[in-house]
Amino acid sequence: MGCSPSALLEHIHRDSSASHEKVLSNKIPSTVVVNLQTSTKGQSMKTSIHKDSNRSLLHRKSSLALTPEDEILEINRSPLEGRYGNILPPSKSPIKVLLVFPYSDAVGEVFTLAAEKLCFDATLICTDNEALEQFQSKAHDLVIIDTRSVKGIDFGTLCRSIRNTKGSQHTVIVGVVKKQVFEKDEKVIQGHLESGFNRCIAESSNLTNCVNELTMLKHGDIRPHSQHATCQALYAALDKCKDLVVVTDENYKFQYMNRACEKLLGFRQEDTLGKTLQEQLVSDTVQINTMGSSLLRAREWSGSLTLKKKTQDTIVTSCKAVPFASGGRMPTHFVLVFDTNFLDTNALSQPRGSVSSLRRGSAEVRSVGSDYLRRSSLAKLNALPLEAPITKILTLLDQAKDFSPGNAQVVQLLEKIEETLRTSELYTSHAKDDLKMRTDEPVVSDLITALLSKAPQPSQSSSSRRSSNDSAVYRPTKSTFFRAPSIIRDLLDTCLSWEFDIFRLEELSKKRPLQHLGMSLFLHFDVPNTLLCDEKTLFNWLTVMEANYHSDNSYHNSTHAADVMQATAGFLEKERMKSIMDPIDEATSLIAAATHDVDHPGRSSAFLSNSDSVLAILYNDVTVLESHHAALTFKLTLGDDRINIFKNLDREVYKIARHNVIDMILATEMTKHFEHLAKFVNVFCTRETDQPEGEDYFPLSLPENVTLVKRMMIKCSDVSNPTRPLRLCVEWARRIAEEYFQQTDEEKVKGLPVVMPMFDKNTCSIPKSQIGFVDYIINDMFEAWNAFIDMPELLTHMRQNYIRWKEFDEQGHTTLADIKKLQNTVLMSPIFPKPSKND
Ligand SMILES: Nc1ncnc2c1ncn2[C@@H]1O[C@@H]2COP(=O)(O)O[C@H]2[C@H]1O
Repeated sequence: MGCSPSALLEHIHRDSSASHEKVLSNKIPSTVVVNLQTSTKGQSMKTSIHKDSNRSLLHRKSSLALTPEDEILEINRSPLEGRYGNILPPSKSPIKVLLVFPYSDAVGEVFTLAAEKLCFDATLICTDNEALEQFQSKAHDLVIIDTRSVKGIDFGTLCRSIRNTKGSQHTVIVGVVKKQVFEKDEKVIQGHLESGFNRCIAESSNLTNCVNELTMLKHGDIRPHSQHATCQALYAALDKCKDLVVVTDENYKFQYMNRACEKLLGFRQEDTLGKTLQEQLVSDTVQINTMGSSLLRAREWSGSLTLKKKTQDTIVTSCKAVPFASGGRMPTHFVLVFDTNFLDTNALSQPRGSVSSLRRGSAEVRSVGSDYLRRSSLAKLNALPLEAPITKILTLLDQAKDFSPGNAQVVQLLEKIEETLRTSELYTSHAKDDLKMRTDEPVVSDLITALLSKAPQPSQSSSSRRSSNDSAVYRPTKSTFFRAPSIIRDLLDTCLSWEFDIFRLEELSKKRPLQHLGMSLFLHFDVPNTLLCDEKTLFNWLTVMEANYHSDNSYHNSTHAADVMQATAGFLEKERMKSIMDPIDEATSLIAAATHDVDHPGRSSAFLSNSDSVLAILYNDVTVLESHHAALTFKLTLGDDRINIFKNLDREVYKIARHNVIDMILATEMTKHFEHLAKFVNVFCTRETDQPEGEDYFPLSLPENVTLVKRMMIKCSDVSNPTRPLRLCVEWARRIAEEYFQQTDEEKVKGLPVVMPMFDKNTCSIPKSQIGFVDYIINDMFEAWNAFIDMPELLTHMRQNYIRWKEFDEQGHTTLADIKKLQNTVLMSPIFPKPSKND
């Protein structure tokens, strides 16, 4: 059975009282220290009884074996204070007590004296109006009302009035009754309780009696009330925080869910109480079992969990689960904190791997020194929401290693299995290896290899890998053939900057950015030498490729191709890339980037399939567009000697080049996004925490790993627009939205299924679409990529843009017209000022 938040609070309160007798310290070996410490309003009443330790052991009644703690007894009456000292009420302020006695007599006097003796802040009042006024201004912790006579004050009404005052639930109200009433009349006591009194005490004019009564009230009533108040403050904090927080009992039944959780998942707390995590929230059983095995061993667990929303949609989150034992050693509660894995803006200020380092949505954006960010990102990436079966298997193997620490052989075997599973082309390479082992017959080997390989596997040349200390600065290489106008040349001098203004190039080149930028980059990366190809052929090739982009597409035109090529060039300049990419890798990466969307119709593959297009029929609805881009690239290139940039290549090198280009273009297919990301993260981002500083732990040079890097590189280049400076980012978002809207319009006109109904020009919020795009696709991908390539500026722009999209959304700038208006006002300033005539 679940319980309500207040029931849970009661539970916590009961537990904290029950565990008062907690042994805390063993620092003073020869004394027994009994520490009676209260936390309520910080009243610290510490009574230290020092005894000879041998004597105290003699007095020990228990038959239990002695523990080291038996030697020193420091009994802390406030275990919560011990742990959460800062969140309890300020330690200096005394307990405020209101004494309401209509007549002055010995009983009222000794209560006042007793309160003073205990250093309470006492106020003595004789009328009910004054009492109420006092209470309303001071909100006392304790109110003692003389109820011995009905003549003096209407104590029932007074008590109810106090109870009607806001905040009085944390006040203890006590009625002083006549001794004989206390001893003989249950009904009077009952009536008092119904009026809102917490308890009654018998009149007494004995000072010790009164001191004892007040002391007991302090420990038994006031203190729990103030703990309760602190718990309420904690609930308020939980309800304000952005992480999703869930508390369950030891059977994973919900006990509490915070507002962020309710809001994101669409449940109300009441709907979930008493149901289990699996029933209500988490859909992946394997993960929940893994989590359970850690929690039951009282270990914290971090990992990814897929949460079900009320709408039955799912979202993937990273979760930190913490066991909590309210008594005894076994966990009684589990606290789950989910991060929906968006923005990691606090990464620098938080300890590595902490839940708070996974926080999203802070208003603060840091431009960061990369290393710490890279490392904390890696910690996060290990908990990425990547649910490939291989990820699960690797996690399970890790746990199996945990279970068999004493058995080196088992651990070694498990590590070998992990190593094998981490390779990207699982089936292909294993089959080949096995085959080599079992057969000497080349014909059988060829046959099986051909059958198992998805495409002809070229032999990889490794001879031409370069040293890694090349300059990252753009080296304008003089062309013997091509000379652009000076204004374009000036702009192209900045073409390796992440802030490069591609739209300015589009404008200056009269929509021929690919030709100009492509030529500059080919020269910078020495492509003519690599391909043994003259500049004229390269220039012709760029011209033809550019001509095969549809200039009337608002997004998928040659400016997008140039943009992707520019991003790829920026990545190729990074040290880590230089150390693994050979000249053919570089040249083919640039070629793939330039052609990756050639002849894009401005409609998605789904649209082409739905409309029975020639391309969808040709490619059987599978990877339609990307297959077309790759095929057309080669059809055009090989179809005319004047543009055949591969014509001088040796056949084997050509096969490598062709394989690279096709593989990279096909990797841009978004339906395989998580597969590519998972493979990349599995190989490059899973071992960081175990690895000694500075060691290169992944075998980068393995051809299959270089392939993973190249795929990730073109994918990141393809969708890099949210990580560009704001002005560029907004323009790309406008363009893609416009293209999506046109597709929706056409689908409606032609009566086709509407692939993205939300992209309706009349209703769509462009900022929201961008926020979602970053949340679900871009953020994790670029964190992983930055962890590898070390370009923190990508994340800085992404986070700044994200915050601006949120602002635009909140300010109601949602439609195409709104965005255009913003572009003509607040977003006017160019990234690079237009060069003046003197330049
Ligand atoms: N800023 C963006 N907002 C929404 N979708 C985008 C954005 N940038 C790229 N995309 C999508 O990501 C896809 C990547 O592959 P394509 O270029 O074929 O098509 C692209 C768009 O559909």
